[in-house]
Amino acid sequence: MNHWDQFLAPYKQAIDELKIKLKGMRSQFELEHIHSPIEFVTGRVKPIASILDKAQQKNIPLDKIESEMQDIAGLRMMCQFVDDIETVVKLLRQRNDFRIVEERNYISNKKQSGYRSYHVVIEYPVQTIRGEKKILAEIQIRTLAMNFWATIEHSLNYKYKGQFPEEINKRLQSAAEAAFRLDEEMSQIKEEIQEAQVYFTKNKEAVKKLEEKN
Ligand SMILES: Nc1nc2c(ncn2[C@@H]2O[C@H](COP(=O)(O)OP(=O)(O)OP(=O)(O)O)[C@@H](O)[C@H]2O)c(=O)[nH]1
Ligand SMILES: Nc1ncnc2c1ncn2[C@@H]1O[C@H](COP(=O)(O)OP(=O)(O)OP(=O)(O)O)[C@@H](O)[C@H]1O
Repeated sequence: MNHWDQFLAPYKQAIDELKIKLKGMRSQFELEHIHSPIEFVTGRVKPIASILDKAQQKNIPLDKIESEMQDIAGLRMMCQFVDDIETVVKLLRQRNDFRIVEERNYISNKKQSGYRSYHVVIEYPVQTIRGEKKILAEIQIRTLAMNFWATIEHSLNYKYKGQFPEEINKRLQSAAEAAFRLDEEMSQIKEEIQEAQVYFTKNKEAVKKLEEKN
C-alpha cells in the first residue's frame, strides 16, 4: 500500500460512515411524514493534488496536514430553506458520535466573493484495526440556491484561478444577490410548498400501495 492510500484510508472510511449517518437523518423525517430539513447529502475525500496545492498555498508542512487541514474529509448537507440550516446545525450539535470543534457562519457573515454556507468542523473517531483514530471533517450546510451559486463559482475559480475578469466578477456578485433573493422568496412561501410536498408524498404512497395490491 502506498503512503497516500494509507493516509487517506481513515478519511475514506469516515466519509462512507458519515454519509450513511447523515442520510439516515433524512430518512427518519420521511418516515414520520414531516418536512425534512435535509434535501440531500454529498461527501468526498479531497483529491491528493488539491491537498498538496492547499498545503503549499497555506504553508502547511506535510507532517501538519492531518492537524491543520480541516477539509480532507468533506460533507455537504443541502437544505430547501434557510431556516432548515439552523435545524440541521442543532441536530448535529445533539449527536454524540462526533465532537464539534468549530463553527463558521458564512450566512450571517457572507464572504467577499458572495459565498454563503454554514460550516461545522468535527472531530470524528474512526475505528481501525489498530485502534481508534480521530480525524477532522468539514460539514458544509447550505440551501439549494447557495449550492448552485457555489458550484458555478467553484468551476469558474478553477478556470480563472481566482483572478476573475471584471465582467465575470460583476455577474457573480449579481448572481449571489439573486440566489439570496431566491432563498428569501422561497422562505416567504415555505408553508405552501411544504403542504404541497406532504400532499404529493401521501399521494405517491397511496398509488404505490394500490400497485402492490394489484
Ligand atoms: N465556491 C466557493 N466555495 C468556497 C468559498 N469560500 C469557501 N468555500 C468552500 O469552503 C471551504 C473552505 O472553507 P473556509 O471556512 O473558508 O476555510 P478556511 O480554512 O478559512 O479557508 P480555505 O483556505 O478556503 O479552506 C472551501 O474548501 C470551499 O469548499 C468561495 O468563495 N466560493
Ligand atoms: N465539504 C464538501 N463536501 C462535499 N464536496 C466538497 C466539499 N468541499 C469541496 N467539495 C467538492 O470537492 C471537489 C474537490 O474540491 P477541492 O477540495 O479541490 O476544492 P475546495 O473545497 O474548493 O478546495 P480548497 O479549500 O483547497 O480551495 C469540488 O467539486 C468541491 O466542490
